[in-house]
Amino acid sequence: MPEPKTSSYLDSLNDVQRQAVTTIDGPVLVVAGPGSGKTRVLTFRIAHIIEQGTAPWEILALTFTNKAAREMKGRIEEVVGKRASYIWAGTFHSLFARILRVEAQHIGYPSNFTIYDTDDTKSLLNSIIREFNLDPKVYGANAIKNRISSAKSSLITPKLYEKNEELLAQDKLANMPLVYKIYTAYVARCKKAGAMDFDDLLFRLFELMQNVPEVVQKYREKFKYVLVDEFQDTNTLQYAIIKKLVQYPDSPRNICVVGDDAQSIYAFRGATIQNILDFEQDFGQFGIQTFKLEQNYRSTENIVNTANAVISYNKRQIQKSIWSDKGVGDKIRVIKAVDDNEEGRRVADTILEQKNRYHLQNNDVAILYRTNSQSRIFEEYLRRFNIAYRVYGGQSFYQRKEVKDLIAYLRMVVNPNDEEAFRRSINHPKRGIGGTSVAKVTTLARQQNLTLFEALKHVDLPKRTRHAADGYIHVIEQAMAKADTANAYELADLIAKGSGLTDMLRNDKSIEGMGRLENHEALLDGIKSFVEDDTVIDTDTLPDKSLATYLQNIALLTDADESDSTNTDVVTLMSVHAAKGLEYKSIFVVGLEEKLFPSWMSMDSMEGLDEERRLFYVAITRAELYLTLSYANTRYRYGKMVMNEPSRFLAEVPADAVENTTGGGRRSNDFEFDKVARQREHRARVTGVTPNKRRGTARFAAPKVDPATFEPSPITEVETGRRVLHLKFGEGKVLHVDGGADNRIATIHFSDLPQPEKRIMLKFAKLQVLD
Ligand SMILES: Nc1ncnc2c1ncn2[C@@H]1O[C@H](COP(=O)(O)OP(=O)(O)OP(=O)(O)O)[C@@H](O)[C@H]1O
Ligand SMILES: [Mg+2]
Repeated sequence: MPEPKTSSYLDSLNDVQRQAVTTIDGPVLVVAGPGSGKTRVLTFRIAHIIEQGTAPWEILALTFTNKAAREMKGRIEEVVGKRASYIWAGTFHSLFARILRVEAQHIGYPSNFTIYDTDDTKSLLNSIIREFNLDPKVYGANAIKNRISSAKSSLITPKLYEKNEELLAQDKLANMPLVYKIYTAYVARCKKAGAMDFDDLLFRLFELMQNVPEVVQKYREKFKYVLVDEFQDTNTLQYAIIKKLVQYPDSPRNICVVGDDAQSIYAFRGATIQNILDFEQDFGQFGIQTFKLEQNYRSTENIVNTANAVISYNKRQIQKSIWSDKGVGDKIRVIKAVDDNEEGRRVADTILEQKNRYHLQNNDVAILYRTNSQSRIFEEYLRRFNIAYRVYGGQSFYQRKEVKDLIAYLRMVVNPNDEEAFRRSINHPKRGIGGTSVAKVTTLARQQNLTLFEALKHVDLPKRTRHAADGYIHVIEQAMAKADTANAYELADLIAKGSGLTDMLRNDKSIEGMGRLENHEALLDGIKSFVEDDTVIDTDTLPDKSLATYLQNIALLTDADESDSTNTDVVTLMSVHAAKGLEYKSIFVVGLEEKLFPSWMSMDSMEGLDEERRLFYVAITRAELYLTLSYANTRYRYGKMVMNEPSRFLAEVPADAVENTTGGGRRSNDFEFDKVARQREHRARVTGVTPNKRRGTARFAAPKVDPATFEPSPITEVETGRRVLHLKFGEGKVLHVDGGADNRIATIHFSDLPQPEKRIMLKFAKLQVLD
């Protein structure tokens, strides 16, 4: 007789995991280190809940990316079958947007509200700053966006902001005393435009639950089980909504959160480690059950021990022990490069070597960096070495200009009040409705309290401009008239042609123009496949192929959702932030230099450094078998050559876990603690004063040349035996010179380099002759 399904999935768990999976009633907390199976527990727990008779749509599972939710559903499907697709699983933002679509009218929003992305928000803020006649150099849109965002995350409305002495004082100090006015105008304008920004999706939902009891009641009854992955990164507002949903503190329902305080990496967005402690406290009175998972199933001992050692430098953490029985494994490799070019080349080289030696596929490998701009150099060498790769984040598809241009029109069709979409589309393609006309429209709109689209219909314009305006209005309204019956693709196709966008791109025969046309068509293809996709979303909403639903889906894609690289064999390049929760056989953590990782922005506070260290911890714990760390002595940043000291985190990697390479010029004890630096850091912890400059570990001495004072003069000749100073390689001695008059090449011995002899073309050389 075949084994019942139920036992087979429970058999693939260890004892504690199984308990966490089967304890489905009441509040449950799982705090455990990376790779210990937290996500696995959550997944099987949902399967178990369904097996025990709960309907899938009564389960709310909040994950870090939509992709993670899809993978989870896939796994659950193996146990419970197709029903799994009815689970409410996704990111906070996407699930809350779904609820808001249904309930928007309670808070004065249309159900077809637009979601403003970061660009829209900044563009709107800039128009408000201009309208208030404020100096955009003082009132930077970015800074204001961040202030508004953190106000919303702390439930501070414009009214409260205006009365909040502390915030007002901060704004004064930053020379921006009128932030509250901008905030007030911003909120009013978003509402008028029927638009919500990312923070609103949380803020408005909270507001809704606070003010409309029958709505909160409805969802309390609907969601019998609530589960949250990566709980350490939820912010106060998200936690507040969760509490409302589970009817805290009256009769808290079945809530299960899993997380790892040591992996909290979004403090800058308002997530705090405190969450986990709060949860334990808040639900303590309701018989919370806490499970600790200690076995790491992902990584070798070397990697686990390294991770443990690194994180031990952070003081504030929940004590956990974590071990692996996957064997000691390979040692950690460190690549020390002269410059970023060499770093790129050697990483690509090592990937080839690993692929051969360990029979790895491309998709077993990921390169992780601190900032997206670091990807370029690795892309270059991966291309040269013919290794297929994909970059997550950065300039993503939906952020490309031509893609946003078409989307702006589609947004107008769904919500003609959307002012940012209006601004983007009104004169693109160029139809002679320039800045002056738009200013007229804006003025009329403000005077008569109209939306821009309405104002365009009534504003007084010269005849030719009027004609163009009517053409624009016609394209939008023609599509609007069909919006109830036509699907997303039919409308997009109509708009692409009617607006003149397709023709404009077709007429551009330049290479870039062809690329733009390709993207434009790729977007249309994407919409077509959305329309043809026959998977069911949930029982509440029928398969919905409307333009509104399409736009909502793409508005909330996260970096990791976009490129679905699961079925293609590519090396993944992404930021450490985006790598959360993922695992790869081989991981490269690159750019391990002071001011880069840890980032210069976080180096002036202990909290900042601790967060960077947690980020490093997340990075190294993605590795299953092989971990490679790399850094460069010099690199170009913001157009300038800078010299870097090796990251302090390298010194925290235990020496015995590191490969002892020869020829690379380093020994395993290179990473021994720099005692002086460490003492300084210890002192800083005790005194609260952070050293703003830390000398690197002596053995990693970077070249001695300071680019700020280095003044190479072009030279055409140099004699054998001379001592010279090179910007990147430091001091050297000329061995001999050869080549024709125009192409003199010096062979120079640089004693600091692992391979000391370099051939240098004099006319391009960054050299100073010393004596
Ligand atoms: N009992 C087990 N038996 C076999 N494999 C397991 C077991 N538990 C977990 N794993 C595997 O170990 C790996 C790590 O698990 P998982 O991703 O759930 O860890 P996690 O705690 O969520 O990690 P992170 O903190 O990085 O998100 C996965 O490949 C998972 O399938
Ligand atoms: Mg996980």
